[in-house]
Amino acid sequence: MSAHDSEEVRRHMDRLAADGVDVVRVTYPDLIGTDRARDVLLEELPRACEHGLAFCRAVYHTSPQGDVVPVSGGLDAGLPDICVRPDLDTLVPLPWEPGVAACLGEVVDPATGAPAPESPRDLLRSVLARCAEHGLRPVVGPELEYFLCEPDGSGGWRRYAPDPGVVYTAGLRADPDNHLLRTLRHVRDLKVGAISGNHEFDGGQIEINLVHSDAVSAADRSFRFKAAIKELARKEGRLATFMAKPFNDAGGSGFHLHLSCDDEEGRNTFDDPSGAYGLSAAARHAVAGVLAHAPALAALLNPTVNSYKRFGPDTLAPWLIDWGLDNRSAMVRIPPERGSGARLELRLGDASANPYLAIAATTAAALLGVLAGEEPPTPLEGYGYDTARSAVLPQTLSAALDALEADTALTDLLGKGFTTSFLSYKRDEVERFHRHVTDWEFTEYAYHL
Ligand SMILES: NC(=O)CC[C@H](N)C(=O)O
Repeated sequence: MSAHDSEEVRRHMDRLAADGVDVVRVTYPDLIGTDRARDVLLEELPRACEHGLAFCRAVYHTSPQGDVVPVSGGLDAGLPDICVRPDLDTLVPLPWEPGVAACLGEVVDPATGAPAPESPRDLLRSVLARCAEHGLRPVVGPELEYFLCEPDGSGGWRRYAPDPGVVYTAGLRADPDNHLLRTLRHVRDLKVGAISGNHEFDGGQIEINLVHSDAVSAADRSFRFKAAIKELARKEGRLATFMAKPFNDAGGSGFHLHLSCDDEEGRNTFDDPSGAYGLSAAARHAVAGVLAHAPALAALLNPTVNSYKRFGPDTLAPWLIDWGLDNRSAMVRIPPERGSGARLELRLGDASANPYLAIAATTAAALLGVLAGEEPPTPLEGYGYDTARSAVLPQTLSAALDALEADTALTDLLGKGFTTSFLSYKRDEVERFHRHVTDWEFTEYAYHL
């Protein structure tokens, strides 16, 4: 079962022991991108590598009730096991937890050892294999925003340092406790490719940029980054959230993805000084693919009922399905760099997306665009929220899930097993949301009706 032979495991163990590590945290992303994990004593690592770690095959939502949500082959099959195999090539000491090293886990079917259909890492690999068949090697640069919250003194959470006018600042004005400096140094030591960090548009909102790389590494690093940020905030008695739109009086948090494709020699295939807009045909076709599949992409890049509250005119989050040259109001922005930096920036995703699914879906849509060979419409100029010009993105998760189900070209690339599980989990979420009576309803109706 182990991808590592016993000698390799022994070598890793010797190195870990020499570094004072006695526990290995094996973490895997579930379908919705939550980090599920088990702490394994170092002496038990050979057994974990040989047999894998058993988890029950289900997706849990993270409400206070912590209910199990049915996914096909999960609850309906009596909650059988999935098996999680440590990937020792991803081992890294946890900078803030002496004696603990962390690695990622591969989710496999215990009977066959084959990737489980809801393993987001394998789903991404399978899309990348299809890209490789066409000579494309996606390069991805992730940007994640989050809100930091602190206890409000009455059991809830309020935004940390909610002062206005802090966008693009660093330092004590917006961060009286130096959270960002501390966090940046820790995530650097976690080796997730952090570059820089700053305060974002809203008080308490922070962005940390990660370096670009091949798509699996970009997804691994985004996933580990999110888990680290949440853990580090907990260490400070705070809550970091990657929820799309946590506050009514603030904007949302994006997960912008920069995408280009290298050829087999490592040259950026999106650059062409003689092409329209200085972009190659492949780049323009990729833009057309992302636009064509945008309603279905929303289901994976904006995967919660809350995600759709981030969209809107005048928000810096997109609202319409369009593209523009260095235009931040467009869903697809082409940054001004060309040459090796030629790329598209998809601004659709919000920070709640599972990075593996978001990157898999985006590269799949770009590949479909390259295969279809269509040109995008003329790019947007100026104000990007004019509904007379472009179609509006889905306005609810339910509409996006329907668009995903209808987009068979995309779901063929993502796989049937995954699509069925994802739709069933997410439709259950929509259903739970519709049944839930909110504070807004009480305020709106209870006094007058
Ligand atoms: N700096 C920015 O571009 C803001 C992005 C915005 N917060 C979003 O949700 O996408």
